[in-house]
Amino acid sequence: MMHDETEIDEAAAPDPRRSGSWLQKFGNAFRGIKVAVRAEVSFFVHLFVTAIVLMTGLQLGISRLEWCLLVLSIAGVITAELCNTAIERLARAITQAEHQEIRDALDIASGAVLAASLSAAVVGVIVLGRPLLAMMS
Ligand SMILES: Nc1ncnc2c1ncn2[C@@H]1O[C@H](COP(=O)(O)OP(=O)(O)OP(=O)(O)O)[C@@H](O)[C@H]1O
Repeated sequence: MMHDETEIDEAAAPDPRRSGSWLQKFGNAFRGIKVAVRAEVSFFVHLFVTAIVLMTGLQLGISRLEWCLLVLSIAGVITAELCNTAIERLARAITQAEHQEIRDALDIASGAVLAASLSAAVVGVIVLGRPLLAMMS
């Protein structure tokens, strides 16, 4: 009898689009974060800056509200970078050819990362700048 590889593959790897449980949904989401972090060097830059900001916040003993502002800013940058990476993947899957609308979509997604990063930098300077200067002087 012929060996049907398609049937065996489907049984071994269930279709992820049919995943229904919350556990599977979380699993897919964490897998997405892992894929993006591994694929994009810029995530290491974001994580490095995040670590420095968190250590500085701990050192300076900032308030609860200031922690909230820093965490929201960091989350905004990481969220924008995840969306940007997802759009890049989709664009590559759709076509390798030059396309004006794909260019626009990719540039808009990069613009989202830039906007989130600039506003996070402003929040970081406002929250950490003065106490950091006071500590150093
Ligand atoms: N298929 C395409 N058609 C038209 N323009 C494209 C296309 N692919 C990429 N570009 C242009 O090239 C730029 C860089 O695209 P690319 O996906 O290589 O990003 P990247 O430089 O790897 O960015 P990142 O560092 O965020 O991964 C895009 O912002 C867009 O302007």
